Amino acid sequence: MAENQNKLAGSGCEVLVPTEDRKPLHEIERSIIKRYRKHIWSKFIKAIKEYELIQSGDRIAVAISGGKDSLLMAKLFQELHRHGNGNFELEFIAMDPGYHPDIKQLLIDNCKYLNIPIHIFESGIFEITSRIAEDYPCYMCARMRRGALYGKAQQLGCNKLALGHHFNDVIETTLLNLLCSGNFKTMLPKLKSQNYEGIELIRPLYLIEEEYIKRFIQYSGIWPLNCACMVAAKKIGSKREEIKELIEKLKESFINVDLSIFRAAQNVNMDSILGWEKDGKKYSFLDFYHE
Ligand SMILES: Nc1ncnc2c1ncn2[C@@H]1O[C@H](COP(=O)(O)OP(=O)(O)OP(=O)(O)O)[C@@H](O)[C@H]1O
Repeated sequence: MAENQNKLAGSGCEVLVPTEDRKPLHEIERSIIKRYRKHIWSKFIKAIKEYELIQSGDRIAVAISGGKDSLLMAKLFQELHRHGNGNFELEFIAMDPGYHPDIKQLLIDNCKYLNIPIHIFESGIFEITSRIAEDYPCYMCARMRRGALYGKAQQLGCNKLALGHHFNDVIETTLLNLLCSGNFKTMLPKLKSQNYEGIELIRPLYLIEEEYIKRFIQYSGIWPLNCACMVAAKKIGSKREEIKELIEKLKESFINVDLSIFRAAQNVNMDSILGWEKDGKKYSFLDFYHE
């Protein structure tokens, strides 16, 4: 199994392997609210409250790629439904972009074991991106994937689409934009879709550090899908991976540097910036200088 997994992962991907035998489901579920209460469960609840991610009557499509983040997200939602105020409904959706059959089977088996009732639907995205976007497959794939997920959520009558982006994704995006695109833009905990009316995207793992997601998965003994990309994984070195390494290096010299990057997006001082963009319109500090 381990050898097979490694063959299927792209060479640029970090491969997460469990360190323990697969635990019974009830132990995995219990660990979320006991063993990982502080670093996972409480952070999940905090993000939901702080950013008002769930309202009574919501019908939430939880997007499952089969990777570590979205598997945890599914279990967190189920636990919340069970232990908290269950005044919302859940649908679990998994888009098959053209996975290798072994990868797809792993996704199905994991969800079955974890009691996550998924709707799998085909999109053919790998084939399309490799044919029409040979030079920029990741950009194209990400856009098409988002569209496919919104479409499915809408079809199932959902008003929210939950994605498994976590704290490290957020700070890496902030730094990636700053260092590579020359702008200051972070990933938000929720946003309204421009193209799919009535659907909001939510990111309930926003405050959870990746390190604890890895620990949870390793403890559970689940083999997540690591890198199921069949198009770009072996061709493109990821800038995001470099940023991840850079943050790790910075941590050696700057205490809480990850938190500082996160907080920078909460503490933007509008009196000390040169220019900004709002609703597609650009502004300069000079526009307001003589007011
Ligand atoms: N094929 C898919 N089907 C359903 N949801 C998906 C799919 N691919 C990605 N997603 C959703 O988008 C989120 C971000 O995707 P990305 O590829 O960046 O994943 P990731 O950071 O590797 O997370 P994960 O560990 O969940 O795969 C995922 O956590 C999941 O919620």
